[in-house]
Amino acid sequence: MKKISLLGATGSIGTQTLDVIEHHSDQFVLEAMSVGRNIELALKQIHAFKPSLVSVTEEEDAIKLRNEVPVGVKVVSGEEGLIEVAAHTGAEVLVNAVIGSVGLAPTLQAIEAGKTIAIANKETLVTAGHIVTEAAKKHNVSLLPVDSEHSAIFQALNGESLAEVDRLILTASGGSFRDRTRDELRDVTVDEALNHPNWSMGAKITIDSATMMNKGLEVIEAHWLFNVPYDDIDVVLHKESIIHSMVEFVDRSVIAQLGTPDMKVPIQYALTYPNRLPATNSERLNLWEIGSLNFSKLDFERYRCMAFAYEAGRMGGTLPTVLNAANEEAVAAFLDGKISFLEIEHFIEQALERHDKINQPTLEDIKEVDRETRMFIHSLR
Ligand SMILES: NC(=O)C1=CN([C@@H]2O[C@H](COP(=O)(O)OP(=O)(O)OC[C@H]3O[C@@H](n4cnc5c(N)ncnc54)[C@H](OP(=O)(O)O)[C@@H]3O)[C@@H](O)[C@H]2O)C=CC1
Ligand SMILES: CC(=O)[C@@H](O)[C@H](O)COP(=O)(O)O
Ligand SMILES: [Mn+2]
Repeated sequence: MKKISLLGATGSIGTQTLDVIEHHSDQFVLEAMSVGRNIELALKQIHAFKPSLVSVTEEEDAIKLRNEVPVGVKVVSGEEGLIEVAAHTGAEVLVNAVIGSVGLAPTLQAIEAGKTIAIANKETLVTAGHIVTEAAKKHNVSLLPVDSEHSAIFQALNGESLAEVDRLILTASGGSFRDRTRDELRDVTVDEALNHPNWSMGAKITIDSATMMNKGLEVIEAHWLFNVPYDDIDVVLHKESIIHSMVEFVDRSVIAQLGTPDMKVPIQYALTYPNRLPATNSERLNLWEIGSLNFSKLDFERYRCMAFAYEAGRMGGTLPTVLNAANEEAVAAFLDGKISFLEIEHFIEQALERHDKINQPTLEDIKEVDRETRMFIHSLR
């Protein structure tokens, strides 16, 4: 039995992780989980999976939950609670499916505790990639990708030598506004932005897909996970999301990983690696039904967040932290109806331009820059 801790159990990745655990209940057991504020769903999950430790964001929710959980379930709260779940002694693998850079501290604690990390929470790698990867190396801990593109690359690299990789090619669906010009983005609504063509995901990442910041964050995530320079990471528009990403080797051979758009596949692979198990109700890929796959070049003028992300990644230091924190706050403001869609990238650009970069930032520097950037974006709203 593989014992699992799960951060973000009530989210899109979290619930699909529980589907995988349930489907393979002879292989996996949930030891600890965290949720944000969805206490109703959390309670159902606690009854179904019987973890011994549960964390919620607010202590007031913890107080309510303590009266309703079965005897023996410990309920904790706040950042300390997230950390307790992540580093839970009973678990060997942490699935980090929380949203945002709030995932950083628990990830570092789990690494120090020697857990294998199945990482969906890309913001953690973007905001502090050098710290997370150094800690993983120091503690001899594996960072297994859950993000579909990175899982594809990880699978394509299986048995290969990194020295023979020429470039990584990430695929991008183009998101909900891929058929619109920039002029047509001026008055788009939140509901339109949340209508992703291929994937059903949480709200924040769906908006990131629409601005293309998701792909920008993924370029930085790939840089840290696979130790590949930014010049050797390309992105191609591929509207079907069937090829999840590719690796081109020095001999010009390209290995791609394909499948129906279903996150249960990469989630399960991260849990079973280096082996595989039968699918958790994932559909077979029928290429004859799809007929054709399309590819086109990405226009950096149309998708300005891509340009910001490459620039921030290449410049390094605290710029990726600013990129991520500004994006998190601007997307939250858009979802709240406080700013327009195009203001998201406008705000991020301003945050990047005003920032005085710190090279080789410490964890304290990152926390401070993250906090300060969020305050700046608040002041613009
Ligand atoms: N969804 C997908 O298909 C994919 C997602 N990812 C990445 O996976 C991560 C999770 O995404 P997704 O599942 O879509 O997100 P969701 O918004 O669906 O879920 C987020 C989870 O985190 C919890 N949460 C939110 N804020 C906090 C907080 N401040 N403290 C503690 N917990 C919190 C939520 O709790 P609650 O709802 O109870 O408030 C929920 O359980 C992201 O980093 C995303 O980029 C990567 C590839 C694909
Ligand atoms: C499922 C997944 O991994 C998402 O990150 C997905 O990639 C979003 O799609 P696009 O960002 O390509 O629109
Ligand atoms: Mn992805």
